[in-house]
Amino acid sequence: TQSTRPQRILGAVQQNATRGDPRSVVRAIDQYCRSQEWAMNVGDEKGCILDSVVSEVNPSTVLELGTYCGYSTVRIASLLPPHAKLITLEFNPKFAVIARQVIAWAGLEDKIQLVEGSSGDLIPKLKEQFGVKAFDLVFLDHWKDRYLPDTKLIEECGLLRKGGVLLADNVICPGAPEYLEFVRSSPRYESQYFKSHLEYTKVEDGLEKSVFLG
Ligand SMILES: Nc1ncnc2c1ncn2[C@@H]1O[C@H](/C=C/CNC(=O)c2cc([N+](=O)[O-])cc(O)c2O)[C@@H](O)[C@H]1O
Ligand SMILES: [Mg+2]
Repeated sequence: TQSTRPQRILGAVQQNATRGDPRSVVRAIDQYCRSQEWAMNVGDEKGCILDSVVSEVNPSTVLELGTYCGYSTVRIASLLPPHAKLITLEFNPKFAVIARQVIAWAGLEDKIQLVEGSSGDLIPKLKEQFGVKAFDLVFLDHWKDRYLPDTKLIEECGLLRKGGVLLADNVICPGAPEYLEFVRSSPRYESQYFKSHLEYTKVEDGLEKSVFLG
Protein backbone atom coordinates (compact mmCIF):
# COMPACT_ATOMS: atom_id res chain seq x y z
CA THR A 1 0.00 0.00 0.00
CA GLN A 2 1.07 3.57 -0.71
CA SER A 3 3.11 5.19 2.07
CA THR A 4 2.38 8.69 3.33
CA ARG A 5 4.84 11.60 3.29
CA PRO A 6 5.31 11.48 7.08
CA GLN A 7 6.03 7.75 6.83
CA ARG A 8 8.65 8.43 4.14
CA ILE A 9 10.22 11.14 6.33
CA LEU A 10 10.42 8.65 9.22
CA GLY A 11 12.03 6.16 6.82
CA ALA A 12 14.67 8.72 5.85
CA VAL A 13 15.44 9.27 9.55
CA GLN A 14 15.71 5.52 10.27
CA GLN A 15 17.95 5.00 7.23
CA ASN A 16 20.22 8.03 7.53
CA ALA A 17 20.26 9.29 11.11
CA THR A 18 22.15 7.86 14.09
CA ARG A 19 19.97 6.70 16.98
CA GLY A 20 20.36 9.09 19.94
CA ASP A 21 21.86 11.86 17.82
CA PRO A 22 19.19 14.59 17.47
CA ARG A 23 21.18 16.76 15.08
CA SER A 24 21.63 13.82 12.69
CA VAL A 25 17.82 13.40 12.75
CA VAL A 26 17.38 17.07 11.83
CA ARG A 27 20.01 16.74 9.07
CA ALA A 28 18.40 13.56 7.65
CA ILE A 29 14.97 15.23 7.39
CA ASP A 30 16.40 18.37 5.77
CA GLN A 31 18.39 16.31 3.23
CA TYR A 32 15.31 14.22 2.38
CA CYS A 33 12.94 17.20 2.05
CA ARG A 34 15.43 19.25 0.06
CA SER A 35 16.29 16.43 -2.37
CA GLN A 36 13.27 14.09 -2.50
CA GLU A 37 10.04 15.77 -1.47
CA TRP A 38 9.15 19.10 0.14
CA ALA A 39 7.47 19.00 3.55
CA MET A 40 6.30 21.71 5.96
CA ASN A 41 9.17 21.50 8.44
CA VAL A 42 10.56 24.82 9.63
CA GLY A 43 13.68 23.65 7.77
CA ASP A 44 17.41 24.37 7.95
CA GLU A 45 17.48 28.10 7.09
CA LYS A 46 14.71 29.25 9.46
CA GLY A 47 15.91 26.48 11.80
CA CYS A 48 19.14 28.40 12.41
CA ILE A 49 17.10 31.42 13.53
CA LEU A 50 15.01 29.10 15.73
CA ASP A 51 18.24 27.71 17.24
CA SER A 52 19.54 31.19 18.05
CA VAL A 53 16.28 32.24 19.76
CA VAL A 54 16.15 28.98 21.78
CA SER A 55 19.77 29.42 22.86
CA GLU A 56 19.16 33.07 23.81
CA VAL A 57 15.99 32.29 25.83
CA ASN A 58 17.53 29.12 27.32
CA PRO A 59 14.03 28.00 28.34
CA SER A 60 13.04 25.61 31.15
CA THR A 61 9.59 25.05 29.66
CA VAL A 62 8.65 25.23 25.98
CA LEU A 63 5.27 24.86 24.28
CA GLU A 64 5.10 23.91 20.59
CA LEU A 65 1.80 24.17 18.68
CA GLY A 66 1.71 21.73 15.76
CA THR A 67 4.15 18.83 15.97
CA TYR A 68 3.70 17.40 12.44
CA CYS A 69 6.65 14.95 12.08
CA GLY A 70 8.59 16.34 15.04
CA TYR A 71 11.36 18.15 13.11
CA SER A 72 11.22 21.40 15.12
CA THR A 73 10.35 19.44 18.26
CA VAL A 74 13.66 17.56 18.02
CA ARG A 75 15.54 20.65 16.87
CA ILE A 76 14.40 22.70 19.88
CA ALA A 77 14.75 19.88 22.42
CA SER A 78 18.32 19.15 21.29
CA LEU A 79 19.28 22.63 22.59
CA LEU A 80 17.48 22.50 25.96
CA PRO A 81 19.33 22.37 29.30
CA PRO A 82 19.19 19.05 31.26
CA HIS A 83 15.91 19.37 33.21
CA ALA A 84 14.05 21.50 30.68
CA LYS A 85 10.80 20.19 29.18
CA LEU A 86 9.03 20.69 25.86
CA ILE A 87 5.29 20.05 25.49
CA THR A 88 4.12 19.71 21.88
CA LEU A 89 0.46 19.59 20.81
CA GLU A 90 -0.71 17.67 17.73
CA PHE A 91 -4.30 16.82 16.83
CA ASN A 92 -3.70 14.47 13.88
CA PRO A 93 -3.11 10.97 15.32
CA LYS A 94 -1.39 9.81 12.09
CA PHE A 95 1.19 12.59 12.44
CA ALA A 96 1.52 11.98 16.19
CA VAL A 97 2.42 8.31 15.57
CA ILE A 98 5.24 9.35 13.23
CA ALA A 99 6.47 12.18 15.44
CA ARG A 100 6.73 9.86 18.45
CA GLN A 101 9.03 7.58 16.45
CA VAL A 102 11.16 10.49 15.22
CA ILE A 103 11.46 11.76 18.82
CA ALA A 104 12.39 8.24 20.01
CA TRP A 105 15.02 7.87 17.28
CA ALA A 106 16.56 11.14 18.48
CA GLY A 107 16.55 9.77 22.05
CA LEU A 108 14.63 12.78 23.36
CA GLU A 109 11.60 11.08 24.93
CA ASP A 110 12.60 12.32 28.41
CA LYS A 111 12.54 15.98 27.35
CA ILE A 112 9.49 15.94 25.12
CA GLN A 113 5.85 15.34 25.97
CA LEU A 114 3.69 14.97 22.85
CA VAL A 115 0.01 15.52 23.73
CA GLU A 116 -2.62 14.53 21.18
CA GLY A 117 -5.52 16.91 20.77
CA SER A 118 -6.37 20.38 19.57
CA SER A 119 -4.61 23.40 21.07
CA GLY A 120 -7.94 25.08 21.81
CA ASP A 121 -8.98 22.17 24.03
CA LEU A 122 -5.57 21.41 25.55
CA ILE A 123 -4.14 24.85 26.40
CA PRO A 124 -6.67 25.47 29.22
CA LYS A 125 -5.71 22.10 30.74
CA LEU A 126 -1.93 22.46 30.67
CA LYS A 127 -1.62 23.93 34.16
CA GLU A 128 -3.69 21.40 36.07
CA GLN A 129 -2.97 18.30 33.95
CA PHE A 130 0.72 18.80 33.23
CA GLY A 131 1.77 20.88 36.20
CA VAL A 132 2.93 23.71 33.97
CA LYS A 133 3.37 27.04 35.74
CA ALA A 134 4.32 29.25 32.78
CA PHE A 135 6.16 28.87 29.46
CA ASP A 136 9.43 30.62 28.68
CA LEU A 137 9.04 29.99 24.95
CA VAL A 138 6.09 29.16 22.66
CA PHE A 139 6.77 28.04 19.06
CA LEU A 140 3.70 28.53 16.84
CA ASP A 141 3.69 26.40 13.69
CA HIS A 142 0.16 24.98 13.42
CA TRP A 143 -2.80 26.23 11.32
CA LYS A 144 -2.04 29.88 10.70
CA ASP A 145 -5.56 31.10 11.56
CA ARG A 146 -5.09 29.59 15.05
CA TYR A 147 -2.03 31.68 15.94
CA LEU A 148 -4.03 34.66 17.24
CA PRO A 149 -6.84 32.85 19.09
CA ASP A 150 -4.34 30.52 20.75
CA THR A 151 -2.08 33.41 21.76
CA LYS A 152 -5.06 35.08 23.44
CA LEU A 153 -5.94 31.77 25.10
CA ILE A 154 -2.36 31.33 26.38
CA GLU A 155 -2.51 34.87 27.86
CA GLU A 156 -5.95 34.27 29.45
CA CYS A 157 -4.67 31.06 31.06
CA GLY A 158 -1.66 32.92 32.48
CA LEU A 159 0.68 30.51 30.70
CA LEU A 160 3.22 33.07 29.47
CA ARG A 161 5.69 34.47 31.96
CA LYS A 162 6.77 38.14 31.88
CA GLY A 163 9.65 38.16 29.41
CA GLY A 164 8.38 34.95 27.83
CA VAL A 165 8.81 34.67 24.07
CA LEU A 166 6.40 33.78 21.26
CA LEU A 167 8.17 32.62 18.09
CA ALA A 168 5.89 32.20 15.08
CA ASP A 169 6.77 30.42 11.83
CA ASN A 170 5.33 31.41 8.40
CA VAL A 171 4.28 34.95 9.22
CA ILE A 172 4.78 35.80 5.50
CA CYS A 173 4.15 32.47 3.73
CA PRO A 174 1.48 31.13 4.10
CA GLY A 175 1.10 34.18 6.36
CA ALA A 176 -0.63 35.01 9.64
CA PRO A 177 -1.77 38.62 9.05
CA GLU A 178 -4.15 39.02 12.01
CA TYR A 179 -1.53 37.55 14.38
CA LEU A 180 1.20 39.80 12.99
CA GLU A 181 -0.99 42.91 13.30
CA PHE A 182 -1.83 41.97 16.89
CA VAL A 183 1.68 41.34 18.24
CA ARG A 184 3.15 44.32 16.35
CA SER A 185 0.52 46.80 17.58
CA SER A 186 -0.07 45.52 21.13
CA PRO A 187 1.76 47.46 23.88
CA ARG A 188 2.15 44.15 25.73
CA TYR A 189 4.56 42.72 23.15
CA GLU A 190 7.96 43.76 21.82
CA SER A 191 8.02 42.22 18.32
CA GLN A 192 10.86 41.58 15.89
CA TYR A 193 10.82 40.07 12.38
CA PHE A 194 13.55 37.68 11.22
CA LYS A 195 13.52 37.64 7.42
CA SER A 196 14.30 34.29 5.84
CA HIS A 197 12.88 31.92 3.21
CA LEU A 198 10.14 29.31 3.08
CA GLU A 199 11.72 25.95 3.94
CA TYR A 200 13.71 24.41 1.06
CA THR A 201 12.72 27.24 -1.35
CA LYS A 202 13.71 30.78 -2.39
CA VAL A 203 10.27 32.19 -1.51
CA GLU A 204 10.34 34.86 1.20
CA ASP A 205 9.12 33.87 4.64
CA GLY A 206 10.22 34.66 8.18
CA LEU A 207 9.81 34.19 11.89
CA GLU A 208 8.28 36.77 14.24
CA LYS A 209 9.71 36.89 17.74
CA SER A 210 7.45 38.61 20.29
CA VAL A 211 8.52 39.18 23.90
CA PHE A 212 5.59 39.31 26.35
CA LEU A 213 5.99 42.39 28.56
CA GLY A 214 3.31 41.28 31.08
N1 LIG B 1 -5.21 23.59 16.60
C1 LIG B 1 -4.31 22.60 16.47
N2 LIG B 1 -3.96 21.86 17.55
C2 LIG B 1 -3.03 20.90 17.41
N3 LIG B 1 -2.39 20.59 16.26
C3 LIG B 1 -2.74 21.31 15.18
C4 LIG B 1 -3.68 22.34 15.23
N4 LIG B 1 -3.79 22.90 14.01
C5 LIG B 1 -2.95 22.22 13.20
N5 LIG B 1 -2.31 21.26 13.92
C6 LIG B 1 -1.26 20.38 13.41
O1 LIG B 1 -0.15 21.21 13.10
C7 LIG B 1 0.35 20.90 11.80
C8 LIG B 1 -0.12 21.97 10.84
C9 LIG B 1 0.71 22.86 10.39
C10 LIG B 1 0.25 23.92 9.43
N6 LIG B 1 1.40 24.44 8.73
C11 LIG B 1 1.25 24.91 7.50
O2 LIG B 1 0.16 24.97 6.95
C12 LIG B 1 2.47 25.32 6.77
C13 LIG B 1 2.36 25.52 5.40
C14 LIG B 1 3.49 25.89 4.67
N7 LIG B 1 3.34 26.10 3.28
O3 LIG B 1 2.21 25.89 2.72
O4 LIG B 1 4.32 26.50 2.60
C15 LIG B 1 4.73 26.07 5.28
C16 LIG B 1 4.83 25.88 6.65
O5 LIG B 1 6.02 26.05 7.31
C17 LIG B 1 3.71 25.52 7.42
O6 LIG B 1 3.87 25.39 8.78
C18 LIG B 1 -0.25 19.55 11.46
O7 LIG B 1 0.54 18.53 12.01
C19 LIG B 1 -1.61 19.65 12.12
O8 LIG B 1 -2.16 18.38 12.38
MG1 LIG C 1 5.75 26.19 9.42
